[in-house]
Amino acid sequence: MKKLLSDVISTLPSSEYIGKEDPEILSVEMDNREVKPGSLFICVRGFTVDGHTFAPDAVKRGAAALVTEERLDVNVPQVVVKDTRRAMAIIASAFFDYPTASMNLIGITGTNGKTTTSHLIEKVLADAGVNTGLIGTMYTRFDGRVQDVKNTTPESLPLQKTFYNMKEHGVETAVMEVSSHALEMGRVRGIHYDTAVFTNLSQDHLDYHGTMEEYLHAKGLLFSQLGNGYSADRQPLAILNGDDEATRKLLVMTAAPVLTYGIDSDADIKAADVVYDERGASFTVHTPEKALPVQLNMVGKFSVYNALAAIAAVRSTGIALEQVVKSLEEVRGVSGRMEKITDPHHPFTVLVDYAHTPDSLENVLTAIRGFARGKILTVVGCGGDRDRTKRPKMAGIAEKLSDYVYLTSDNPRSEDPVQILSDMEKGLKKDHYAIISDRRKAIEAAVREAGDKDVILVAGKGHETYQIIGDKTYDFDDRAVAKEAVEALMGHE
Ligand SMILES: CC(=O)N[C@H]1[C@@H](OP(=O)(O)OP(=O)(O)OC[C@H]2O[C@@H](n3ccc(=O)[nH]c3=O)[C@H](O)[C@@H]2O)O[C@H](CO)[C@@H](O)[C@@H]1O[C@H](C)C(=O)N[C@@H](C)C(=O)N[C@H](CCC(=O)O)C(=O)O
Ligand SMILES: Nc1ncnc2c1ncn2[C@@H]1O[C@H](COP(=O)(O)OP(=O)(O)OP(=O)(O)O)[C@@H](O)[C@H]1O
Ligand SMILES: N[C@H](CCC[C@H](N)C(=O)O)C(=O)O
Ligand SMILES: [Mg+2]
Repeated sequence: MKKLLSDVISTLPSSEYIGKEDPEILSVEMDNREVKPGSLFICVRGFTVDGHTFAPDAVKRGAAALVTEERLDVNVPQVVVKDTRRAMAIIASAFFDYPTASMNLIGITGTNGKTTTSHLIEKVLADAGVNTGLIGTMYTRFDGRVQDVKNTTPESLPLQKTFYNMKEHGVETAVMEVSSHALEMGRVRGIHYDTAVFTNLSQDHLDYHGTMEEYLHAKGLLFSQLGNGYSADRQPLAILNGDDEATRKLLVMTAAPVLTYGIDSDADIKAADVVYDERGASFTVHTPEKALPVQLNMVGKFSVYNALAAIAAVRSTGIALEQVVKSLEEVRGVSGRMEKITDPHHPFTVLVDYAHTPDSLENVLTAIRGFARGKILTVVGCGGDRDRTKRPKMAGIAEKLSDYVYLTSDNPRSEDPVQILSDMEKGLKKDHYAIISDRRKAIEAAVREAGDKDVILVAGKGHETYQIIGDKTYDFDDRAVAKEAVEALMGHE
């Protein structure tokens, strides 16, 4: 890839150019350690360090030019802008040839259900023969390639590079999770979404957004920006959850046509006669054209919402509803979401789930309550360096909907695990709980104490294969740990 600096920055709304030459740019980098001769190095003032301090090293490594927020004393051209992180989104899009301008793109936002819904959409599209790309919490996936990700919604630079690579591999439609952090920080600036999906809004990330209003505002950016810069032949579509209160506010934020889905409200795509059982949910899906029976193999009301959102999201592709329903019925679940660790021959059931918000915990436990024939034992913790106010709420919900609770550590990160557990404990009223900070020991205790027909829910870390304690990341997988605990117990009997 080779571009002139003037071309890469041509769409920046305002910038000051310091220098006389117009160097060739061979790569764009935000980390000095990645800089090679010919790189454009963007100095980002981060939450932990200031990228400007790495500018001299970047120049030493051969940077052809810098993007900065202040004039630096260096001997390469500088582009000075107000906000380098936001400028980076525009620069990255230009450097990678505006990949989303010619790609069908579905963005999903909301507190819970983004990963699940994006996987459902990916499955429906792939079954229909559409070359599909996926970007989200677990990985980036296209053309049989799976790449690790650092964020649910990557920073603009890696994100635009991924879109570029997707285009190179013939991806026609990409489906991606769009986090509130990404919307607020401008990671998705300059991206053309064709379809924007809203799952739901409940408490999370108040450490970052401050209030629920600000959190909703961040999510709303996906809808208020939807359709910006479109031509008449590319009609955007907003897909909103008719049962969620926040939808009323999103409706007035978007200029795009709206399609709603719901169970309780009078939505465009509606599930009626829903029956829940241990295996999943059956219902009739009503669309403006036809109605069809659905037998979903994922449990709980929340799974019906995710399926409806997926049905609505693929509607504009013209795939027949029968085919969409067939694909959805084949899905047995998404990794780390209500994943069953035990077999039918085990006396009790262990489920690993990614519920890490009050609402998701309430949803999964309500679903389990619906089919559990014995007691419910919940093992749960809360992440450090994240919204502290959700801690007592999650503990209270676990207590209300379980028979016994093991409060344990999630990813404590830089926080004291004991303090996190004490924050959680404040939400408990009864004494049906134990505090076992060591997550492995907590899972083992639950497995040891489970009786016949009981259900153990291990919540919060789902697909994660690590635990972050302090600044160290250790191998840890709830599913493997639970399996080992069950096998050890069964071996002793
Ligand atoms: C709070 C937050 O969002 N932080 C994000 C931010 O990191 P940061 O600003 O702290 O980065 P920094 O370490 O200060 O570095 C600043 C600059 O210096 C550069 N640098 C740094 C060190 C060095 O030696 N050389 C160097 O050049 C860095 O490359 C960077 O350009 O920018 C990074 C690069 O884009 C992100 O990866 C990082 O996400 C962190 C990992 C994170 O945990 N974010 C969470 C809160 C988040 O965004 N979550 C949402 C999902 C939430 C949900 O929906 O549940 C997500 O989309 O992932
Ligand atoms: N539609 C939904 N409504 C409420 N809870 C849900 C919904 N779908 C899934 N959940 C619950 O939330 C958890 C997380 O689901 P999922 O990973 O799909 O959400 P996400 O929005 O991608 O989360 P993250 O913000 O961490 O990426 C699941 O393990 C399940 O407990
Ligand atoms: N996307 C979420 C994931 C939380 C998962 C939980 N295990 C934790 O570490 O808090 C976040 O970054 O807040
Ligand atoms: Mg996700």
